[in-house]
Amino acid sequence: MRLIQNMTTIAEYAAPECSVPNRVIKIAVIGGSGVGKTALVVRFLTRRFIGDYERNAGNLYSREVQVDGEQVTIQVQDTPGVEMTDNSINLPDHVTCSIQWADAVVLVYSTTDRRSFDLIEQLHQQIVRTGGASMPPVILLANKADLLHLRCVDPQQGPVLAAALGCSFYEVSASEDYSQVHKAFHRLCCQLAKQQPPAPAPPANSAEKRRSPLIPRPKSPNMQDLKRRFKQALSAKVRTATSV
Ligand SMILES: Nc1nc2c(ncn2[C@@H]2O[C@H](COP(=O)(O)OP(=O)(O)OP(=O)(O)O)[C@@H](O)[C@H]2O)c(=O)[nH]1
Repeated sequence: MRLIQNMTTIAEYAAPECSVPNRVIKIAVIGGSGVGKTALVVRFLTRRFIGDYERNAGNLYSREVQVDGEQVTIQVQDTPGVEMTDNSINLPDHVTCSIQWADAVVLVYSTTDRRSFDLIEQLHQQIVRTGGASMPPVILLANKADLLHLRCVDPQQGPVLAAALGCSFYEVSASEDYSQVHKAFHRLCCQLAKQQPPAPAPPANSAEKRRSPLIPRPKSPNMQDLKRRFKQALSAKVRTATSV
């Protein structure tokens, strides 16, 4: 629990409040239990791999990153592991809500867990059903590539499944290889940033805009103005005096 709290703090610290809102990219990470969802999210956002995590109840992480030269806020929703029972999946409400909320979905299985691989097709169907016409982009990650001796999903099976589902595929290791994890998430962020319109530009001078009343404030007279008015008044007085 302590670890999770610390990491949430890191995430909150990494996304301070800012007067000009960034563009926000929302990603949901979904997959079977123990496939390394939390490890991948934390690795991407903090570069660190921490071996032991609490069973995940669904933490939201947030961080500001540069995507194609633009500062964007990435929100990553880690979700509870999905279980398979009697060939059907038991999808927690949290997972369904996360799919609805997300701009993109990262599907994860572990190369050491055949059941987690078998889940992927059904999870993808669920995304298609939930997304409807606005189906979010999906990428497929095969995690724990470092555990070669425990592998039980063939290296070719991941790319074949990804091609059938129409999504990009990455074989990664949250524990051993930051660069591949970063590449997968970063490419997805770039794809989303291209699809979404940029955040509206702030007014040229927002403080001035806030101050400006409905009726324009009269300009304060400058010295030349005052002299001119003084001369006008003086000559009017002289005219009145000579005419009396
Ligand atoms: N060797 C190795 N272990 C990993 C890797 N990724 C995660 N693990 C380990 O796998 C275990 C489960 O990782 P988590 O990140 O908690 O997995 P999860 O999918 O979030 O788990 P749930 O929240 O229970 O569904 C932990 O002991 C991690 O240290 C990896 O790439 N390689």
